[in-house]
Amino acid sequence: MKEPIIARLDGISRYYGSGAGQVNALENITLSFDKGAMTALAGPSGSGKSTLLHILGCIDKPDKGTVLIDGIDTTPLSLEQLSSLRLEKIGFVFQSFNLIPVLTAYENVELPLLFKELPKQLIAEKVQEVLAKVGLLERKNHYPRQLSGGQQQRVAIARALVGNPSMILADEPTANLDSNTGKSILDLLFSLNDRESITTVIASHDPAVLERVGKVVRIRDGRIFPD
Ligand SMILES: Nc1ncnc2c1ncn2[C@@H]1O[C@H](COP(=O)(O)OP(=O)(O)OP(=O)(O)O)[C@@H](O)[C@H]1O
Repeated sequence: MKEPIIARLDGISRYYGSGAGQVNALENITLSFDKGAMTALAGPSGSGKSTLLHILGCIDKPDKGTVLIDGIDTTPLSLEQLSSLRLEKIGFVFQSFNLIPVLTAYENVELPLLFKELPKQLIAEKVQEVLAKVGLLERKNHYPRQLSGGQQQRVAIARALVGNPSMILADEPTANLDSNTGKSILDLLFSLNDRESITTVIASHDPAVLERVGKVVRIRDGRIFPD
């Protein structure tokens, strides 16, 4: 049986600027993401991968087209409603980890849950559970500067996981890591996808990513490029 679709982009275009300087970052993109699938968005620098990921993750809105997340049409939603939807359904992992330097690993992971009205005890259980999943429970009181790049990315993955998202979107998650560390981060994303069926979309031009994922969507100049 085919898996249900968790997200759908329909006729998406995104333009930056206007007039002669307008950049057509995405042009008429139609794509679906199956529940539980692992998909890579591949393409050279400037092809539109991050823009696509931001639109899929409701960080940005398209100029044309519709975005459906878990059956919800995001077109009429205000920025505030989009932000609640994001909190509820999407976890982000960035190339440069984006941890808050003055917060410990535990506090960085806890942060998204503080926007939800949850009992303190439940928050503590969830944070410890995801830190254990990424193998960093014993480093929970360390600050980002006291952690290696790979460990910081694990904290970022724990932060993305803590709200039980429907999808994890990772923008070049291995680009700032050496190849062994990058492989261990990929192993972690793959095992989460495998064990917990977390739908994962990775923007990357790393061949090590592309050869392992189930589906590669190739983008060039803002358009989907056939294989
Ligand atoms: N805020 C912005 N203002 C103007 N142009 C932008 C903006 N953000 C992106 N662009 C342009 O849109 C196009 C797509 O950019 P995007 O960052 O999505 O590409 P990318 O494939 O993720 O690149 P990279 O791999 O280098 O991160 C590029 O031409 C870029 O210069």
